[in-house]
Amino acid sequence: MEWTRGRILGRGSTATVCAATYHNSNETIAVKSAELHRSEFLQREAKILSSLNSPYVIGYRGSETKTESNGVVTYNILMEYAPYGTLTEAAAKNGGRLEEAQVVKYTRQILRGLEHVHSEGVAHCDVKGSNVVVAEKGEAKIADFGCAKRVDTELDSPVMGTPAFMAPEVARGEKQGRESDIWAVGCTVIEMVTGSPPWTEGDERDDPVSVLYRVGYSGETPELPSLLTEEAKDFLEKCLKREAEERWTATQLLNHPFLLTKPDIETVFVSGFVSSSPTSVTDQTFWRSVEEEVEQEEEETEELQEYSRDLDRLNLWACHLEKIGRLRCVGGLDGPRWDMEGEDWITVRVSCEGTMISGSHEELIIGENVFGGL
Ligand SMILES: Nc1ncnc2c1ncn2[C@@H]1O[C@H](COP(=O)(O)OP(=O)(O)OP(=O)(O)O)[C@@H](O)[C@H]1O
Repeated sequence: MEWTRGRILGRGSTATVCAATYHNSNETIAVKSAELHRSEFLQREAKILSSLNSPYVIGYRGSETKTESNGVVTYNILMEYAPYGTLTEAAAKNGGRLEEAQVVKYTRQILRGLEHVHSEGVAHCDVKGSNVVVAEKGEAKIADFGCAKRVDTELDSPVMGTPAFMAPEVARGEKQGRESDIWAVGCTVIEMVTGSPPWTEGDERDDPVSVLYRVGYSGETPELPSLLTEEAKDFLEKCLKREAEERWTATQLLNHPFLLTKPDIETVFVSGFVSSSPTSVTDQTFWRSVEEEVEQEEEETEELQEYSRDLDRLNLWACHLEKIGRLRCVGGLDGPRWDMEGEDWITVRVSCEGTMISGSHEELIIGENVFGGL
């Protein structure tokens, strides 16, 4: 079906997500795009997303390649449009954290989504507030299956995800499966309740390697927010067991008193949080074209590469790389690229003696036994 691309909704390490409009129906959809030659992960994501069907997983509408007006060939995943942003944004707009009733409702919906994903033999591998979007009726839907894997056939593939949400076995580069998603649900609840993921207080906020080391080897579990009820704390303890096998499943957690005893609330959207759902995305006053975006990206990349030469941070990161061991690459950029967009850790893709790291401060792909040399 013909569609026209509209404004950018979000930009991640591997792709850009735009709103778009179907010509025939005028329906708004979301389109996740990457240049075709860099779309390996997006194509994997399309394959996995197309096999899922749950009210709590973002809806798949197809995928296709397209030649843009500037001649660039893109690979695109067409998805259901979620007009109310991510849970991380929802917390930020609500003064940094969500009310307990909202946390309960969203947690229930995330777990229903995961129950389905897990029953299909898939692990999401990057559950966090910024990968859960709020859809038309205010319901939470799991999105961004860019790190997802089939647990039966891909158990030994490199671990991926976001350090602050990684389970101990993932941080150690050992394995990543359904149980690791459950740990990440616990971290996401902490994020919704406090406004920040665990392990990100103090200096560690800027140091994903320290976070990985602490998660993987310290024997600690994340600090539970003191304001939580005993029921909520007990729920988190069931998610945050250091031994993967001891963690509860999504189905068991859905029957935990923390979620069972409270009715679903109507979503109350905080003023300014509800972005109006556009009827047409072709209003160019608000919607920037892809060409403009690509140009801007190229400019930013050049500027940032220039800037990075002046920074000693590359050396610092190289030290971390030595510490952390072998890190794998996706994306294949030719040199270092610093992305200063995020407010927290720095996105880095850097070549280091034949091994590369990609993704971001937030998202890493890690080879086996990352701390093996320590
Ligand atoms: N279906 C959707 N409807 C509305 N907005 C969306 C949708 N999917 C994604 N987004 C927005 O786009 C952002 C980036 O999407 P996504 O996380 O899938 O991309 P990514 O490249 O994998 O990002 P990252 O590297 O951060 O994981 C999201 O954080 C969200 O703000």
